Amino acid sequence: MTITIALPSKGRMKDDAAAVFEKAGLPIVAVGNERSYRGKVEGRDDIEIAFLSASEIARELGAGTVDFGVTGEDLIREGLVDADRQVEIAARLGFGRADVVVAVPEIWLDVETMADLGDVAADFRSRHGRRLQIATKYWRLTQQFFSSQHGIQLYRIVESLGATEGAPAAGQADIIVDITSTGSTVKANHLKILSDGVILKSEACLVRARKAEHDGDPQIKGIMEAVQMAL
Ligand SMILES: Nc1ncnc2c1ncn2[C@@H]1O[C@H](COP(=O)(O)OP(=O)(O)OP(=O)(O)O)[C@@H](O)[C@H]1O
Ligand SMILES: O=P(O)(O)OC[C@H]1O[C@H](OP(=O)(O)OP(=O)(O)O)[C@H](O)[C@@H]1O
Repeated sequence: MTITIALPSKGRMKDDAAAVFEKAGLPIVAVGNERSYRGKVEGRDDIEIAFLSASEIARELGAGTVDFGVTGEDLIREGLVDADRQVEIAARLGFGRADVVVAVPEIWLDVETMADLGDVAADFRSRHGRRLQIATKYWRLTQQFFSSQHGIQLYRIVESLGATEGAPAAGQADIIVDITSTGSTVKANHLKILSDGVILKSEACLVRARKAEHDGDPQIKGIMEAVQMAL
């Protein structure tokens, strides 16, 4: 069986992902020139590398068109319905660390927790004539966290594909759900993270698509073990 592994073609995870495979004794080489989107593992004709963007990797794992992928857990959980049924997190790779968080304006002095935010959301319509607006690109994670985990139903998601932390100051939303690593963007935009507002602690993972043909396959097992041992 030919095994396809999807690796980031660009962005912040690209070099670290390649380094993990190198350390695992599976050195990646591009097929053709440097800009090529296909690669292989030196000395392993049974493995193909597909270079894709981090969010495409999550989607292809869900579709089962690749066997393994390296991408962020946030993109897996946001991109796939019932992610654990579709994929297995085979290894946490220790880079690309970032938290998906709920942040509100610093001047909301009496809002420190999700319970406080629930009170604000409940009163928002009578006070402001509209629902609380949340800017995010993480629709699924936001809905799960607000509605299922915290019982907050009165809000509206405003899609934001970039500069999300600027949305409250720009009047596009009241609060945000976004990724943070050093916290400096949240701070620079006069926002604060709620004390229980960490939705997910994400990092880059080796992820396996759950496929029946993987069961008992020594190549699949070998790749997972090689990466796990390299960490
Ligand atoms: N400071 C950060 N800001 C944004 N994402 C981060 C940060 N630190 C780590 N990540 C992680 O990096 C991943 C996204 O990587 P990157 O932004 O390089 O992708 P991308 O190439 O822009 O992909 P796509 O085009 O598919 O969005 C996510 O899993 C995210 O959690
Ligand atoms: O907590 P911090 O260290 O400040 O990092 C968080 C910020 O970094 C990312 O944006 P980036 O500028 O990297 O652009 P991107 O959204 O295109 O990835 C992310 O969307 C946040 O805005």
